[in-house]
Amino acid sequence: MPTPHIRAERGQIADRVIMPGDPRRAERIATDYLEDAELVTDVRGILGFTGTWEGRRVTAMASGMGAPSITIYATELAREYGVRQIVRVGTCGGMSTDVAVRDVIIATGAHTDSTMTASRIPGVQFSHLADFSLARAAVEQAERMGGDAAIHAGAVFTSDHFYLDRPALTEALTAHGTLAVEMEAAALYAVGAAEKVRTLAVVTVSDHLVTGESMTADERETQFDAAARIALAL
Ligand SMILES: O=P(O)(O)O[C@H]1O[C@H](CO)[C@@H](O)[C@H]1O
Ligand SMILES: O=c1cc[nH]c(=O)[nH]1
Repeated sequence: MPTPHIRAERGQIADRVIMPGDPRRAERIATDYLEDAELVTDVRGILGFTGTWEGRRVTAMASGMGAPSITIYATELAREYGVRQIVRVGTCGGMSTDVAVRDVIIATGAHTDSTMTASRIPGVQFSHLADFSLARAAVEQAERMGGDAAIHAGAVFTSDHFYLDRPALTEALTAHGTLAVEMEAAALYAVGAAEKVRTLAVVTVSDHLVTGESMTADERETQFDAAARIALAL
């Protein structure tokens, strides 16, 4: 097995990867969108499938939840499998009242309370940025697609916490333009910078910290069509 966490042989993973947090969403992307999808890894239940989308080879593989988990998978994909592009397709909690449940956010940057980047470059407040050409292409693709989902481009907050109520932090971050909270984008962007991989997160708002609006667990698994179609087109 080439890595401790990925069972695929070299060559079984495409050079571009669509990466949801949830393994069942990876499976759904493979089933609903990819042609000739083949399961290439299932270590620890983190499923990865390789197939084609509109004639181009692509792998849909889960990241698990949180900065450490996506850092492991993204690093191994870059170093051991030659992956050059990773697009996270995730869910997030709306923070700004400019966004609503079911909206899609193209995360051009990610603030974080995770210490993972701080320990890469001690003493520096690193800027976690999406690859510019990918972000631009994602916005253009969203404009071409049209459709019902409102699309936003801007900063998200990558948190180590799912269950920690911090209304003052939410208020301060939204006052500084932050749209939503999720748990992986900043770590993915740090791997992108370190490993010279193009990275982007396209996240669907599944619940809202301020309005209290929320999707059901089933909707969280299924309501990501716009984000998936944007990511697959890149
Ligand atoms: O739906 P995914 O992609 O897992 O993303 C969000 O959902 C998880 C928390 O429920 C975290 O991973 C967060 O980033
Ligand atoms: O990380 C996440 C994802 C969805 N909703 C949240 O509040 N946080």
